[in-house]
Amino acid sequence: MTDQDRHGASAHPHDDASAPRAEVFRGPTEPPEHAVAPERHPQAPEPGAWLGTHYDQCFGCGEQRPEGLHLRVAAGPGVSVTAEFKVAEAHQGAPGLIHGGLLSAAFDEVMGTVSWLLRVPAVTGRLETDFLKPVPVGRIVHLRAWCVGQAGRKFYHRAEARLDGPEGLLVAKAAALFVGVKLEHFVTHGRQEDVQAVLEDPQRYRSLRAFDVNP
Ligand SMILES: CCCCCCCCCCCCCCCC(=O)SCCNC(=O)CCNC(=O)[C@H](O)C(C)(C)COP(=O)(O)OP(=O)(O)OC[C@H]1O[C@@H](n2cnc3c(N)ncnc32)[C@H](O)[C@@H]1OP(=O)(O)O
Repeated sequence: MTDQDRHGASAHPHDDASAPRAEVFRGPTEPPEHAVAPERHPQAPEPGAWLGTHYDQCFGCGEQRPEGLHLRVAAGPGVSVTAEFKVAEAHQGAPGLIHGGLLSAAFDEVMGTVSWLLRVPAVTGRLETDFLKPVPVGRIVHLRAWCVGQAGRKFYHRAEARLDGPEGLLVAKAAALFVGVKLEHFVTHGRQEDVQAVLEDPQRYRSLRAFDVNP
């Protein structure tokens, strides 16, 4: 099966057959056949434990971002996590409805937090979201994310969003490919004043310690 087959790119009526698809779509979010089952790190927090924020300025989980999502993520069984957030005024796209990009951001954050159970720092390479139902302001969005496979540095994640709780209406689902990186990724690419502020503050340094790595 080619990448083109997997994405169904050739089936799209507006598709440009001469476009360099391989450059646009670098790979699917389906684990390849040689992928292995992800392994929960032996020192991963117990199921039910709150994972805390990895950075107080993070839009997804940071406590210092008034307009952020303030996601509180808990470890789940296996290589999974759960989280909730309340859709706020600042999260609107259409009147009274969440902006789709912010729902994708919530998926990004919660799937990113799966890395804490694997103990591998990883960044999003590809993120796909299916928006199934509109999500009104004021409602609680319950998220669940889990890892379905690993192939070398590549981690294949899935996530779903439900209204009001784990058994609520399924409103969106997501698939993502995360790529494991060294901590130097953040130290090298981040704006230096922010990187230094983290490195110099023991409280904000805790996400680095969680990975047991000296940057
Ligand atoms: C002071 C410090 C504090 C730090 C404290 C730590 C805090 C920890 C914070 C976590 C934060 C979480 C927050 C939420 C998660 C984000 O939002 S992360 C932010 C959004 N993502 C990014 O910014 C990533 C930007 N992209 C990149 O940096 C690079 O493209 C990547 C993803 C690291 C890959 O680059 P690379 O390392 O050079 O690796 P590369 O060889 O290109 O790719 C590796 C493999 O992945 C595949 N791949 C890469 N990209 C793609 C793609 N888009 N589609 C398909 N396949 C792909 C490649 O084909 C390749 O496959 P193989 O050839 O091995 O089969």
